[in-house]
Amino acid sequence: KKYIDFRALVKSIHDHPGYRTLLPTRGLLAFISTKPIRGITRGGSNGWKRKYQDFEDYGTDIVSSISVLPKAHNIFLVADAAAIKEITLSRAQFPKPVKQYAVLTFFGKNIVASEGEDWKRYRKIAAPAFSERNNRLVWEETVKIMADLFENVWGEQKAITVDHAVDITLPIALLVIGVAGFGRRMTWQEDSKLLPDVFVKLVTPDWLLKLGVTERMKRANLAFQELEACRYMLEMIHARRYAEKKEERYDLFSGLLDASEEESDGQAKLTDRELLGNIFIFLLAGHETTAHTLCFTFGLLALYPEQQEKLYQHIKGVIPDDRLPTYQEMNSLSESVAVFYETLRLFPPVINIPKYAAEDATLVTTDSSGNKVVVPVPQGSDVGLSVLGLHYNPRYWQDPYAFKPERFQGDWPRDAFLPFSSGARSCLGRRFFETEGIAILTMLVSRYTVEIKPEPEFAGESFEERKERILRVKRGLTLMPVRMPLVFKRR
Ligand code: HEM
Repeated sequence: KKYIDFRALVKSIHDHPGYRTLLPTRGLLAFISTKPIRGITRGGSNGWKRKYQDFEDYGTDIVSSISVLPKAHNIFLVADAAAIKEITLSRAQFPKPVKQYAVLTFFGKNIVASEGEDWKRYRKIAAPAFSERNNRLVWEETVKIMADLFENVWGEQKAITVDHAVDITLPIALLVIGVAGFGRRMTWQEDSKLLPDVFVKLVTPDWLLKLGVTERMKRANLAFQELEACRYMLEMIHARRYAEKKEERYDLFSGLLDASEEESDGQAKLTDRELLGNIFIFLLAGHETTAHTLCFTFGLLALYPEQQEKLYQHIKGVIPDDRLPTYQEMNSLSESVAVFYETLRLFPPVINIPKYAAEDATLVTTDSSGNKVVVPVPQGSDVGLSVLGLHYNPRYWQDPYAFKPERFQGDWPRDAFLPFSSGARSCLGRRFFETEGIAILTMLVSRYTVEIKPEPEFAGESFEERKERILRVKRGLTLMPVRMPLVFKRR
């Protein structure tokens, strides 16, 4: 029976090239081996290592992966820019498989983990919160946070050495989302005192990683922390909603509350639980992705001092004196944007974006000889937008493994750049991140150089070895650096 189902599935996709394995690509069985074993498994957590390799091997930018157990199943992996555009523009035809996001819903339903009417309502309420006024707030508060770091934390020190740069980037991102996301201004000295400890702990990647593996068990253990954080957030909602004097506020939380209070048909647009779910998801989405991207950026600049110098000279060209950069100057800081985009191309926090075919469809790609290939996508097929495959696809990016921020100056293949997804379900916080990131990078690089921390045990390594060590990644909810030992030296 299994064999017949498998043959039928192969036939239904016209035997489109790709993996044919006994074991599935998701779930525990997928992790029996990290490497592919012909006919048995595609290899769990193999995506980072293979990048564009599967597409290269099978000679097509859409690869199928059919497995037999526990039941015949197919997933299409897509690294073709035009096909990805088609998929992300057809939200109804290729929706999100929300089941895969269940882990993100325990605080309440939210914009990231929903589809259909619920998602439409969340997006309509959430989108206005990411306003121009909010962006300006992000910029101004980020500049203050960085100035506070330099003056009151790093002070007179000539060099600041860290064993892992996330020890700096996670708190920066938390302080920014605290004030521009929740209207809670914190300083470096008091940082987590204003947010309860559990709340800070909740946004650490380890928690979600573990939760993902043994969901039910961890849920029970987390019940207490969840309650604490829930209580805290509900208090925040209550306090803000019933505050006597309503001030003008432009943080995301206030934006969400305002939009949600406009009643339609006598009903609040978001229940308290939905507010909670969405607030939590902003915190999660805005914290880890940002901190890890910043960390990779610093690591790359430390590895490529000539790129760092180029960035420094560009910043000095825009802001020649020691004053703080203004929001208006952000648009002139194109070199900072190029450095971030190149970092996000090489290390996209989300390496695969899942969709599925809600109805029978076809996708078009080309084979390695440039011939057009029409791929039948039967209803129910899983479709994975391979962000890594796309970002390392030599068809769009020359010398794809090299760090070359200059490729983002001038004309570049926009459809082949997917770190924030695209179409209706693209990242709402993209501008939030870019504003925050540019402010941080500009402030830091204009005052400090970033270098790799010298460690005697690695004294004899070659550049390639060092690069591999510094840029090692692990996968949690998003892609993260394993250990990035850096030194920030005052210029
Ligand atoms: C480097 C930074 C970031 C990256 C790479 C990133 C990436 C992404 C990606 C790939 C998605 C689509 C996920 C999917 O389809 O499953 C997404 C969605 C989303 N992101 Fe981000 N994100 C970043 C920063 C932020 C920030 C700072 C916020 C908020 C403060 C944010 C809020 C959101 C929201 C609300 C969605 C859901 C949009 C929807 O489904 O309608 N993101 N992000």
